[in-house]
Amino acid sequence: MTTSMKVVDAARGHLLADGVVPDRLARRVRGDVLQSWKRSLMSGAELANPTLTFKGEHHARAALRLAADPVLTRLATELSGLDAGVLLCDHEAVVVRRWASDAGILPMMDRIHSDVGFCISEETIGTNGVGSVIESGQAIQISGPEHLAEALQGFTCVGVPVHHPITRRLEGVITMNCRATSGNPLLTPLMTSTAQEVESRLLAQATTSERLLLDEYLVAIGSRRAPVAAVGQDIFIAGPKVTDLLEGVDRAALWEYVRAVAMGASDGAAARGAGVAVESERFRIARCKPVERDGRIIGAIVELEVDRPAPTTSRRPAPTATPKSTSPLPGKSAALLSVVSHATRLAATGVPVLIEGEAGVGKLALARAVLASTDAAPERTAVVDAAAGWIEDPSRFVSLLRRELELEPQAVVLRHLEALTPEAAAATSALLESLEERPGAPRVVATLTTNGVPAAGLRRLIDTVGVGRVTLPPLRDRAEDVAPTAIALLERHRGGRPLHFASATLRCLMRAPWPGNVRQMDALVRGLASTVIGPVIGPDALPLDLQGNARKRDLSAIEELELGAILSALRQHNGNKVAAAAAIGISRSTLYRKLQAYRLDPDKQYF
Ligand SMILES: Nc1ncnc2c1ncn2[C@@H]1O[C@H](COP(=O)(O)OP(=O)(O)OP(=O)(O)O)[C@@H](O)[C@H]1O
Repeated sequence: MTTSMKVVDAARGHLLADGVVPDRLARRVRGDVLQSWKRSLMSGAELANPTLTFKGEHHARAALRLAADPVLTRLATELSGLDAGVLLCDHEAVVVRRWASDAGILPMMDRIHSDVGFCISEETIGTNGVGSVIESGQAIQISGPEHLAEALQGFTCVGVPVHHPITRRLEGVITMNCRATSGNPLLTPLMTSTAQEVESRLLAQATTSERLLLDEYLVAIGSRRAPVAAVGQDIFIAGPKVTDLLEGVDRAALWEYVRAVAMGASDGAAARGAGVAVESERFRIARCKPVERDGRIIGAIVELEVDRPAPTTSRRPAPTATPKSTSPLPGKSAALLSVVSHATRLAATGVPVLIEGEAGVGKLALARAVLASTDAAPERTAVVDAAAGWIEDPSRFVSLLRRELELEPQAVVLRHLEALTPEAAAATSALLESLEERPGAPRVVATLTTNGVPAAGLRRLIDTVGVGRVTLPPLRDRAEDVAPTAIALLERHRGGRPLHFASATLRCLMRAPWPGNVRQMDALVRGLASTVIGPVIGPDALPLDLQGNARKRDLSAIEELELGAILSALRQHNGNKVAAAAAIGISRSTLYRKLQAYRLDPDKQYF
């Protein structure tokens, strides 16, 4: 590491440990990096154990892909052999396409899930060559310890923004990733000219209407002193101040308004009469000059009258120190965060809480997390399970519960209410109701598995324990939570050895339906942790039904069985093909032939 990078590393260490960088060090860290560090910490980026969030695979505007693909394919070819990868990301930091084939860089990028569909925002993983470009609006080169997250230290990332040449809207970010030691100031101009080439292609792709509107806009800003914008059906052209002024105004509503005025409603009041209102106390639309093509209105030049000075702040609101909402369970989907916060709020009020959901979805895990947010100590929390195999007589559940209550727990979790008979449910309900009068009564959280229809006899009990009710949605409805949950489970089962999922594996997991929810995933991950040799779990290690697109053709039921047997024998014999073939009674050459017939590479590990 060079001396200057050692200084940056020391500054980073101070920041992470004490929250501040001493002046003597701060002076030697680039201003854009320091600002990004500050933003990252304020946004609550996960730096210790960051996980990129999978957002899906089709995020970029088609025009950007069309313009960028040939340029970046050529760049990637030119970089081939230099251990560098190129990413095209959309305006929200989601990777749209990746060009990385060199054996040196590819596993490094896979390791941090720098791959298609993953979001590399500053908020997720701190200072980096994608998110920091979006936040600052400028090209940036981040090298080694300038990244806050440990996981990114091995990289130099050079990111440049791509703006639409007509609207000046941020279309996306192009980033080159290489080894930290390969950083070089000359890379930034190289990437800037790459972005310019993409922007030129975007301009060439622009429609005649867009160009016409741009021409009118350029004339308007040259001849008028008032703030102006060009507004069309799918296009909005304005400078940064006007863009700030109109922030929050729905663009579709603005177009409707402009169209109503341009088509004859003589002023804003008439347009409002037509049911469209976009003006605010900050501005009103003073003039609206239609722009026509072949007799058809394609847009308008809008002149604004500003009542109050437009804010002079930067494009984005200043970050606040408010921590983002987090969940004690892995995952950040809106559905999960909302259930967790609702259940936590209910528990804080002291009312009994009923958690419903499919089998294995994590109701008990949520119950424990919710209780952990109260003053109930885990060692003074009783869990009584109506479906426990040893409670052969459901009425025994009530006596067990009574016995637990005599020990004066701080909280009690009643699991699997659906397993109670109507009699046992009625007795449980009476017991819980008698508690309500008692001072120091324990908090009550219950779980109800809703795969089947609950017995009618449960109604009263559900009303008793369900003063507060939440439903934990199945994993298939929370695709965003799949990767974080799988990673958390792997952390639990990997027994301290280095082991992680390849991005392609996480994508397969995301596509799976998970009928058995987290429990099914838990069993799968435990199995993978004990069978996969080497540090990476590739998609081929997954059961066939989860491999998704990794397998090229659909197999018949018999083929599925046969291939399943071969893979399981390979797993049992640590990949030894002779032993695996012997175990299933075929020759080694037959095993090779069969693997090839299933389009699997016999020389790769499939276990
Ligand atoms: N958020 C989570 N993180 C890690 N593991 C989890 C999580 N949620 C559930 N699990 C694991 O998944 C399995 C099922 O979880 P849990 O028992 O909480 O589900 P449940 O909804 O109560 O299931 P059921 O209704 O079938 O009893 C357990 O092995 C648990 O350890």
